[in-house]
Amino acid sequence: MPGAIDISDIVASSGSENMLLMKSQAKLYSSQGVLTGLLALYRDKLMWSEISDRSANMLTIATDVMFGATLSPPGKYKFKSVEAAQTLNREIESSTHFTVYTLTSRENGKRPMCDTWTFMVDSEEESATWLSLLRYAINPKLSEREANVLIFVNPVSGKRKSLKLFQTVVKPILEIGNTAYTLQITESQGFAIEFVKSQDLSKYTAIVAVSGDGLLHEILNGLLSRPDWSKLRSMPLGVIPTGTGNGLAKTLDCFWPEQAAVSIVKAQTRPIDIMSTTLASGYTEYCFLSVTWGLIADIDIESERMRWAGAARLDLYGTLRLMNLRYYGGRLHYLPAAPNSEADENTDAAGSSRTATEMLNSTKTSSLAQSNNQGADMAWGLPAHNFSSPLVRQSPKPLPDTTSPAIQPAVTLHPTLTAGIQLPVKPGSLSSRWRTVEGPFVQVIATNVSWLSGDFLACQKARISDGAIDLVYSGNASKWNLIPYMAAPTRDNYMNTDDIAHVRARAFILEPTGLRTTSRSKGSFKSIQPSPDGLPRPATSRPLSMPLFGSRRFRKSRKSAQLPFRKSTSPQAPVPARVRSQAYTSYHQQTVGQGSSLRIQGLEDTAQTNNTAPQPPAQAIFSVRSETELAAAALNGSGPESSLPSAKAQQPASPEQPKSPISSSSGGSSGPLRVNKSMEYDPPNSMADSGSEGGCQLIGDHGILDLDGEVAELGPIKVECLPSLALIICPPWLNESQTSRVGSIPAPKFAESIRGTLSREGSVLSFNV
Ligand SMILES: Nc1ncnc2c1ncn2[C@@H]1O[C@H](COP(=O)(O)OP(=O)(O)OP(=O)(O)O)[C@@H](O)[C@H]1O
Repeated sequence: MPGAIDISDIVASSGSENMLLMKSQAKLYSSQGVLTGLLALYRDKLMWSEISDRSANMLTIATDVMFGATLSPPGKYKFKSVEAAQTLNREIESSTHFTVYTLTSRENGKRPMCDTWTFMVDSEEESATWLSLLRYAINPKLSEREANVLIFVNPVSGKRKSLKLFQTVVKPILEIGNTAYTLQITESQGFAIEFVKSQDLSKYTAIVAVSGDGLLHEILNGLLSRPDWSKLRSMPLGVIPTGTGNGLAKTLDCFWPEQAAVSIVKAQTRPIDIMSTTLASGYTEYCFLSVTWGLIADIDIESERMRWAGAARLDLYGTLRLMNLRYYGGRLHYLPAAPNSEADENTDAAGSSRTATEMLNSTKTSSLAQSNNQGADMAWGLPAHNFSSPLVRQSPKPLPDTTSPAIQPAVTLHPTLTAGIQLPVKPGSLSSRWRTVEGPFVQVIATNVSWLSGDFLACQKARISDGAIDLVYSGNASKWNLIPYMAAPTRDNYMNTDDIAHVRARAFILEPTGLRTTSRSKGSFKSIQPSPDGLPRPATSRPLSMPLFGSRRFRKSRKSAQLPFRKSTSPQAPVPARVRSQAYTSYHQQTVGQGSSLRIQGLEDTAQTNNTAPQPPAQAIFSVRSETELAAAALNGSGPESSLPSAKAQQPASPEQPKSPISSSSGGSSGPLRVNKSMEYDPPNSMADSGSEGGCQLIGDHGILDLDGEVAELGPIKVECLPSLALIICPPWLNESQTSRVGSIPAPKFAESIRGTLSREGSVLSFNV
């Protein structure tokens, strides 16, 4: 009987890619009409061949691009002939039809296209078998365990369209793809991290963020701060891009929400390296994207005030910053992931220090050798990372020092993972395997991904799971030379030229020392100091006060309103400062509960700039105290400063300290030029009224100041690569072209159903009437 299933065609798993799972005679309903032919499902493709007396049409659909199969009606078709529509309506009443859904990419980054292909077979039983086989072909893992994806939606990402996109694009795809989910709409900044930290996650098969990269960053950090983090390493993480930058999604070729949703249905994963980023205070965060210093960080952070311009803010502000280029003094120490080249190795004495320009010249010839030597880490004697050992350690328990007696592990304030590289506390104690590049720098980009945002290809060679951090830095480049680089769609052409260097590293330390806004060769570096008042100021009004260091994934909410800080008039007692010669900024975040008032105390460094040599500014120390604590302190007669560590509190203030124009008071101090300050934050009434939580940033007692975009901490930043630490959901077509996976049917004339016999010769199927 035509169309009968020969169950022997359903072959059990044989390991063969092209294994034939099922074939039937079937009618295809398309906009051209109803065509009859033979349908065959292989592991990697669905083939349908139509034979009529006039033409033979062939349709091939790769299982990669299929994301669902249903028995439900196919939806609205625009049939060319009334006859075809009538036939369809008649036949569709029976449940012998099924629909296959596909998503195919289009050229030039156009929105991918969703198509439906409806087939009809002879019996209900047969169509049910088709359905289960098609679902198996779409996601073989689905049968192993029912999906239950935890989905966070950040309603304020990007242009605030996440919820709408979820409802209109993502939800239908998940439903068609038979993927169950649990929805959590984030209520505030920090919501996801708290949820992930505290909830039982065993019932979820994956965690997905419908957001930009920032929310995924929260989720990752929440997971890695759990005591059972090692079990959760295999929890797949995904992102459906609805944010501003969407660098990870772009790197994964999932830039459209529908593409990302399809890859979640298909649940295909690959490992991703994570960067562990440790501040001088020991505070550690993990990021999967990039850490930037200088130009790119400036653009990223300072353009926050132009959010109204959407993604164009980066271009607009980028042009502005490029025209007023800043040069940052500092040193970049890095542990190479692979030897640069023989020549480089011979001439580059261990631990030697070279200028950025000299390094640029040497790396020009070495990048090829480097790329050919990927994975040669052990040649440098690095201990292999071992994630099977208990890696969660609490401060201040040190890890054994394996690289140099002089090197001490950083004291951490929260559990730290390490790949086994001991990052020195003092860059002077670097082991011989480290290399140093002397500034000045225009920028340093440390990236794990190729795309930092949808339109910024930072490093084409970067791979998310190669165990290395790609460092791209510009030394003393002029703005004229950087213009073509910044404007180029593919920046790799400029790598290892006189202006842009690229090296691969396992770990690096950035040691900022100063900032110069004048021309690249003239003028000395101004010493770096935190913003005197900790308040955001327009870039034009604070060109020298705040170096900007931004980890794109050390991301706070940009959506919270400008925080209404105000100066306190209460005098503050002097607080000592640890003297450091470096500063950088980064992000940290915490939410202040509804109706609470947060008082922020800080010690600022107001060291005078020196025209001849960089001056070491003092370490900024900040603390957060609740109103209750402050009230208790007031009752006890102790000032707000009394809660600060006693060693710090004993330090007398410098009498020479100049008054900050903004700070409320200045105490005497023997240390270099310090001013205390106090500010208060009252959540806007609207937040308290609405019952939502106000987004206020933490002023941590570990020296990070983050006030709506401005963050300061003094000291070097240390970053190491934790290879293959997490799993990321990625599309199956990641390294392949998704186009031409669906062969289009040439517009046929509406054909009557024709029945015949099928024969097959090699890969050629023929149908004889
Ligand atoms: N309901 C909320 N209100 C305010 N902020 C939120 C809320 N939910 C999440 N956030 C914060 O918003 C921050 C930024 O979000 P997200 O990364 O999704 O968007 P984006 O910044 O526009 O995109 P990208 O990071 O790709 O540039 C996150 O750090 C997160 O903590």
